[in-house]
Amino acid sequence: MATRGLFISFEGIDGAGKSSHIEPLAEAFRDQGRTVTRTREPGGTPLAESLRSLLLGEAMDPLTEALLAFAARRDHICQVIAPALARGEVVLCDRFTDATFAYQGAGRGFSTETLSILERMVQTGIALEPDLMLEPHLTLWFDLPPALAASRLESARAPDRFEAQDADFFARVAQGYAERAQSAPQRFVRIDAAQSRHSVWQQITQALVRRGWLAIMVAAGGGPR
Ligand SMILES: Nc1ncnc2c1ncn2[C@@H]1O[C@H](COP(=O)(O)OP(=O)(O)OP(=O)(O)O)[C@@H](O)[C@H]1O
Ligand SMILES: Cc1cn([C@H]2C[C@H](O)[C@@H](COP(=O)(O)O)O2)c(=O)[nH]c1=O
Repeated sequence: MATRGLFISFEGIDGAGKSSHIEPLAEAFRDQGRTVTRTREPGGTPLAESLRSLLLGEAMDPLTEALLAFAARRDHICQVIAPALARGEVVLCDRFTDATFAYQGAGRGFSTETLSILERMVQTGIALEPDLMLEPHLTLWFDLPPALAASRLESARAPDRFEAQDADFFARVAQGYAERAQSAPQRFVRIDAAQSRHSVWQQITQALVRRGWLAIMVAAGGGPR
């Protein structure tokens, strides 16, 4: 089994089931002797967590949203993600740049050309390969109809500024994810998140087993309880 750093992001609309599967996957990697850094965006460092509070709590225009998301990401990459990958760890990240394209791009209607420029600026010039743009090796895209995601979230918690958006917003965000997945089919794996927790877990572990990143026995057991 490979021991190089492995960067896996979890993406999808709010309520798609990402967070429920990150710790079980972290456990599966730990069971195989890997060190795991579990983190999230926006967030993952003290500075980026402060920016998260602003993003999720304060009204602002789409350019400000995009700049704050990328500023938080730069700090997160420099302080947490790149060092962990350089140490050979597995980094499991709840959202990354695809979320900016889906929420600020497709959801808010902000220019994807500008987002692409920011993406390149923020994700290059760091760590082991400074000329290359840092990207996840794999993105698990939890694809779920917005109405089902909303019904799952209804009883879960009070909505933040994004979760409080209307159905049209989430339809655009979902479409944004679909387009992003289509543009990078080698990186994205679509998870049918409308299925049971057991089925979702099977889909995730099978994707990792196929790449040789998890042993087959892990796919048979475990998962969220
Ligand atoms: N496969 C599933 N079937 C039914 N309910 C699920 C499933 N997966 C997760 N849930 C439930 O749906 C709710 C949302 O799940 P979770 O918090 O994991 O989503 P999320 O994608 O991380 O959301 P957010 O992005 O808003 O943080 C939770 O109450 C969780 O228990
Ligand atoms: C990274 C990122 C996130 N968002 C939005 C998406 C979610 O609504 C929240 C994060 O909340 P979660 O419970 O941790 O999923 O932030 C965004 O709009 N742009 C981004 O780049």
